[in-house]
Amino acid sequence: MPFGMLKKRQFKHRLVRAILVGSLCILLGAISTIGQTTSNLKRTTLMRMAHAQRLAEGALDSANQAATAVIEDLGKECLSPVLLQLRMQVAYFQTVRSVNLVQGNQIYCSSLYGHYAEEINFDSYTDGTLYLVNDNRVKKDQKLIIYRKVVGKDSIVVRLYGDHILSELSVLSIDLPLGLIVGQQQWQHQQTPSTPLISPDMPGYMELPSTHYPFKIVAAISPANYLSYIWYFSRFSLIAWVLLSVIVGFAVFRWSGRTISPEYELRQALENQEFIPYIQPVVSGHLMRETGCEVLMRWAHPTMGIIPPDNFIPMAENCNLIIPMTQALMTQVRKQFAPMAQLLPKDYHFAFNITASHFRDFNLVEDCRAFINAFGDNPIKLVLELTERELLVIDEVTERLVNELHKLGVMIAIDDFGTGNSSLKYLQHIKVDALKIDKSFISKIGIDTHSVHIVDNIIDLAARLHLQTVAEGVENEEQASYLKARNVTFLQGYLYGKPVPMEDFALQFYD
Ligand SMILES: Nc1nc2c(ncn2[C@@H]2O[C@@H]3COP(=O)(O)O[C@H]4[C@@H](O)[C@H](n5cnc6c(=O)[nH]c(N)nc65)O[C@@H]4COP(=O)(O)O[C@H]3[C@H]2O)c(=O)[nH]1
Repeated sequence: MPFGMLKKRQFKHRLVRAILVGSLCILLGAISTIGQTTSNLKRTTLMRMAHAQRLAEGALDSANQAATAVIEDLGKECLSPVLLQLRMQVAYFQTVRSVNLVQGNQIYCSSLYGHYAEEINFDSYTDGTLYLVNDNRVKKDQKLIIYRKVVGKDSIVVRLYGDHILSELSVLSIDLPLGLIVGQQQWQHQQTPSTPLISPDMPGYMELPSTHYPFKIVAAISPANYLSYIWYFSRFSLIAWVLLSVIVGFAVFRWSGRTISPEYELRQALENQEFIPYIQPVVSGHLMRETGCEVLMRWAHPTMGIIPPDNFIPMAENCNLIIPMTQALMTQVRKQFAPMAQLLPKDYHFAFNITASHFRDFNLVEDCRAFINAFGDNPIKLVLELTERELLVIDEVTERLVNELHKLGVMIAIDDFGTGNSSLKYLQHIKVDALKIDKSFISKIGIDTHSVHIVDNIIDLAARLHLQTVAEGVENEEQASYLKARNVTFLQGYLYGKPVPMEDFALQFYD
């Protein structure tokens, strides 16, 4: 069934659409969650760096205060009052390990050793004021930050406990290591020789230089840091997005099922003019030549090819599209044949299938008028075949419409006579011009006497009511002779020609 195939195709489309929308939803969710989380990580890292910077500056401020407090003693002899001053600073500032007075490059007085001489190379000090020491003579592995306050040619050197700053750094380096850089030197918490130094060529490198001292705090957020941060903080919202996407995808699937219903397909097809006429010749039983034709609708589907009417007409009737579809068909036939009216045999007839509901629509009269008028000088006959799929409501409206049609000269035939329940009722109530004997009876001529009796009876009934007869489905000479012998008015069937596309059918009149 084509509608079955259509459904399959639609199912595929719906599935693809739902997957696309669902994926888009996941993508948007992932982008927004990941974007937010990564900017959070950057912001948090910057905040930690700023905190680390304040801590380091705080320690150096202490060193500066200690140095300032002993500035008066610089140049004085390293005796008890001076030493007392130096040692008071060490006692006062928790992070200060020693305070030393320096003349030129020489320490001459130290809070640690008293009067004492040590040469210092200040060239390795960053900006001449700051230096990091990893090992010192007094205690191995003890890290020191050395701060130098320059006073003319002399200076005060304050040594600070580096471990204090490093342990503060460790708290701030929980997920992401921070580094303290002074010149070329770098400290990180729990640094080993194999610990990679944080450098500007690392992905996600960030630095925060101090505005007061020559050091900076650095960090590098690697993709792995981002991933673990996202997993830690945003996994639930990512899962929520996935669930939401599934729901949205499902909703799209359901929704598009409604949009691409068979009715929607038919409407689209009508808009795209996919319903086209096929035409089958009808011959006169008396003259044995073509005196008319029946127009039969086909759906020229863009992917499935030509679809026969039984597969879509019932659906078209159910969703009230059959009327515009029939109008479109009549227009196409009119446009094809009216310009070549002179080529048509005299009194040539065109038969269209009309459903019961169409017999209540007065536009049908106008469509018929337009059709007949279009042929001008060589008038044709228009036959409307009342199909029996829908039940015709016989009331004042139908009767009036049928009268109007008759006034125009339109002939009315009952299609597939004898197969429906109401054929006889129609005969009783509306003025009918012809009966079409269904092919299911014709095919049994010479085979089944019961069916042949029915054929005889229909012919007899038509004769009594002065109605014309059309035998459809005539496939062989035996059937044709039988019908001709009983004066059936018209014969139609594969014996005389199959339905063919309208343009092909029209070609015969140019011969
Ligand atoms: N086996 C056999 N079949 C023959 C022979 N000669 C003609 N036929 C077929 O018999 C059907 C005759 O049309 P129908 O009884 O009006 O029956 C039509 C008609 O009820 C409906 N239909 C077709 N076009 C239209 C239309 O434009 N509007 C409406 N409402 N119904 C239509 O669809 C039905 C089927 O149409 P088709 O498939 O075109 O089938 C056509 C035709 O192709 C033959 O010798 N042997």
